[in-house]
Amino acid sequence: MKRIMTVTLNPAIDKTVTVDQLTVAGLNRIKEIRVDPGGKGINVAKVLLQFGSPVNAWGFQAGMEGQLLMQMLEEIGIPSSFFQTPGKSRTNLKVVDETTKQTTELNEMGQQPSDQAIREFLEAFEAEMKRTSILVLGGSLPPGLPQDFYRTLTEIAGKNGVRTLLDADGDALAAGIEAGPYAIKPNLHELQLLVGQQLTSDEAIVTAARKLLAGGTEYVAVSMGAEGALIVHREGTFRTRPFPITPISTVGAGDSMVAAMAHCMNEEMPIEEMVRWMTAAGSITASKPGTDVCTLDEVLRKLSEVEVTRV
Ligand SMILES: Nc1ncnc2c1ncn2[C@@H]1O[C@H](COP(=O)(O)OP(=O)(O)OP(=O)(O)O)[C@@H](O)[C@H]1O
Ligand SMILES: O=P(O)(O)OC[C@@]1(O)O[C@H](CO)[C@@H](O)[C@@H]1O
Repeated sequence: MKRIMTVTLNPAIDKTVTVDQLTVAGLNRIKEIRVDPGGKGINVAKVLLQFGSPVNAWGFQAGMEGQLLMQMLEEIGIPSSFFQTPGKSRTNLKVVDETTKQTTELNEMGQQPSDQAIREFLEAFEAEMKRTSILVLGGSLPPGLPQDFYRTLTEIAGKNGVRTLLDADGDALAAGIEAGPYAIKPNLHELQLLVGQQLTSDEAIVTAARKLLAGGTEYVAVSMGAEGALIVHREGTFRTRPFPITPISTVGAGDSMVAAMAHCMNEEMPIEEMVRWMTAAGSITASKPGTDVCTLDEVLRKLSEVEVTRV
């Protein structure tokens, strides 16, 4: 079976700190600290490894922080190809407020890749398409990369018969969509920014999402946190609602959803089943600390508790 490639152009060390109650402009004492390898594509790869899907994580890495990231990926057992560039990979700070159960994220801009690293990446990326079935593009672009970089990668994938799942926001998402990625997974906020309007009902969300089903785009999966998701496909729309959880850190919930989508597509599962996996995976990850992710057993046990309706 061909592999799923995840691309994290702007990876991060995720440092998650827990405080009793976050006080802005005050002193906050940290109760717990944990460190995880992060960045959307890396989180997707972590979940795919749990699911037993063949995966290869690609991206850029720099400096001591990049080395640490590579070491963490190796320890977890994720096969990876990260192109080295001068500087240092970023550290993203996630502050979990135990009282409100809310997480505040402070993400660095990231390290600009050198021209040489970009050239090497693109050359190897094109060659790797032969061994790839699905490409997952996730997260922000680091400084210095053109805003249409995801469009470029999606086009290369398309020419090689590889289906692209794009999970980005802002200009990178807008430009990437032009190449017709097979699926996109905006959260509601990202979708609203993309279409330039507030979407206050399921009907409005579905109408906006349907307009994006153009070119090669067959799926628009709109995630809505505790409310679940609307997965819009050419042949029908599915509304999912998760089982109740106690959210611990929602960081990586969206990535788990994308991973489940990639896994189910690679296994050619029916859509009805795929939307269940997506929701269960996201919700289980949201109930775990830091950027820890769902396991296969946990997802299988909860599948039947996801509410799925055809819209
Ligand atoms: N509080 C919650 N309770 C239950 N399920 C949740 C909760 N938060 C997230 N989820 C699950 O995870 C999925 C994705 O969550 P969300 O919409 O927050 O994605 P996201 O904004 O892309 O996340 P992130 O960028 O933090 O990874 C949801 O559709 C839902 O299934
Ligand atoms: O700054 P970006 O690239 O948009 O998002 C990066 C990030 O917040 O996304 C992941 C969760 O989805 C984290 O592991 C990581 O820190």
